[in-house]
Amino acid sequence: MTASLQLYGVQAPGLALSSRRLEFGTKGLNFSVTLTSSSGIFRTVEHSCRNIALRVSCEAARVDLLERKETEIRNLSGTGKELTCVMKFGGSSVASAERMKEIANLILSFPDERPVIVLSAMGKTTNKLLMAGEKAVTCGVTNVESIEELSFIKELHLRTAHELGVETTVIAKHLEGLHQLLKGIAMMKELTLRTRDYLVSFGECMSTRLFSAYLNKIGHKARQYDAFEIGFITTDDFTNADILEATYPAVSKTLLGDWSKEYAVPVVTGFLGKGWRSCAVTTLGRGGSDLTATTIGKALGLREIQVWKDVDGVLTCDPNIYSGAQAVPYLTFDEAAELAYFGAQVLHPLSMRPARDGDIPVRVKNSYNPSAPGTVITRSRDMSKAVLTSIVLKRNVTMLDIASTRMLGQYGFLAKVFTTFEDLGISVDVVATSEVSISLTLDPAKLWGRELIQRESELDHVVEELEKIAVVKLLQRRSIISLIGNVQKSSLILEKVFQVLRSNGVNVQMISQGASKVNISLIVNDEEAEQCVRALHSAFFETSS
Ligand SMILES: Nc1ncnc2c1ncn2[C@@H]1O[C@H](COP(=O)(O)OP(=O)(O)O)[C@@H](O)[C@H]1O
Ligand SMILES: N[C@@H](CC(=O)OP(=O)(O)O)C(=O)O
Repeated sequence: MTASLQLYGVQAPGLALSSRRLEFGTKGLNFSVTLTSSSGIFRTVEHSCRNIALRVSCEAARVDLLERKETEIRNLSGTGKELTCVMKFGGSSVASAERMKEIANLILSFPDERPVIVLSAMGKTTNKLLMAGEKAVTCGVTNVESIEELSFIKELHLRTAHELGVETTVIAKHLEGLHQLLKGIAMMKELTLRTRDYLVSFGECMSTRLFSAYLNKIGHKARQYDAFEIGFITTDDFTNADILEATYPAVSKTLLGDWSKEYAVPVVTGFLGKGWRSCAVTTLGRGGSDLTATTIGKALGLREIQVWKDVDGVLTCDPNIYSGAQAVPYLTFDEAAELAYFGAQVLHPLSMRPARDGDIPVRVKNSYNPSAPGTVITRSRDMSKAVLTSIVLKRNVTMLDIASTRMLGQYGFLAKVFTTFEDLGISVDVVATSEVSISLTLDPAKLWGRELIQRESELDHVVEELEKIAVVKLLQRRSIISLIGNVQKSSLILEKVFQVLRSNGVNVQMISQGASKVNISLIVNDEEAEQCVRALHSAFFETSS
């Protein structure tokens, strides 16, 4: 029997990987891999599993991280040609050829910047791809041609190529691949999460190819990268994967390595990664290109991360709820993270993590209005005058009231409640407790990721489990209103909040001030929530007192 061992190519400079022993045993493939550096054997990794490639690369990458900081970055700095920032453009910023041309001009209008460009899929392409996939499940192989969304995507990308004046060959293979994939889905009559991620990856793969080709056409040398080919290594949680540590050295090595050979603007697909076990394409959750951008910023130790949107920055509330929302000039990473986690669509919930770790400022700007100052997000800011910064709404939340059936003074109740959630893999958002009762909300993103039927039976199961130790009330269609601001001034904030809510006849069902010191959360009924946000906005941002 012959076996081959494929080692994933993100080894550290000066480190070599070699396979020592390779045999099939009762547990699968047994082998040992040795990492050697110029100073001798660094580590021997013994394994007995089916897919080791990425695990080994992680070991190597960790070493790489330490070495890279002193070597590669030092080699490039001082040349006056180092990459300076990340510029991420979302779907609305690259929705058409015209928009892409404007973005190219915008990039060129910053001659002192040498950016890494991160792009999302054009316009609403991701949604259209998902819809096409859903239709393919039931339409039959012979009808795939007539899926409206497939025609739309083909037409949009071909027209964009024509209007940009670039060869359609840059996306022809992807359009054909997309067509074949939809036929495959139609044949199998199923769309797994893994296939869903592969399906949506066509959006970013095509937008970056078109844009990079256009930059080259206008004489600005660019090079396209698929994130899953340059070391964006993630968990295998399809549709909601998380970036693994090994990503940083791997991405840095590829991008800085190529840049040092040729100064071509890197144009990287946002949103995508590669599962460390499956080696399949993964996605980072909707809006995940923001996370791609901050990951690159940290990996390369860049000066600034810019995320270009279709609004003037992070606003005082969702402009779809209240059009009078204003741009917030400064935020801390903690405020921005809380705001994103509690539902402000403007930033991906996890995107602040790499920026905070690398202490790299994030600037949120409007690609439709580049002269607007935008929002600058940094580690700290002057909070002396800050009261409320932004109001965020998360709708359709499930709330549980759990009251212990035991007497006061019983210990271990809270532990039992949280063990139940841990066992069921459900994450909790907002919590308020007394000694014998607890109210909490469940993270809708985690539940929304699952099919409706699975979600409902999961909730039934949660209640069933908790009823073994408590009386449980399941309350649905609730909203979390998060008040992001200076919680040192919580009495002032709450005084005003309750005045406003009382005069609007709204009863708050739960309140929580987390340890983060930047967020107070209120739970109200879904149908009252938008009215509350508008009234609070008016009280905090539109009156002088
Ligand atoms: N607090 C907020 N500040 C700014 N935008 C918000 C806020 N809450 C919701 N949004 C919405 O987020 C949108 C921008 O996010 P998104 O569509 O993901 O941008 P992009 O696709 O450009 O990355 C805005 O158009 C706005 O409608
Ligand atoms: N295209 C993906 C990823 C993304 O980040 O998009 P946007 O930057 O347009 O939010 C999505 O729609 O989720």
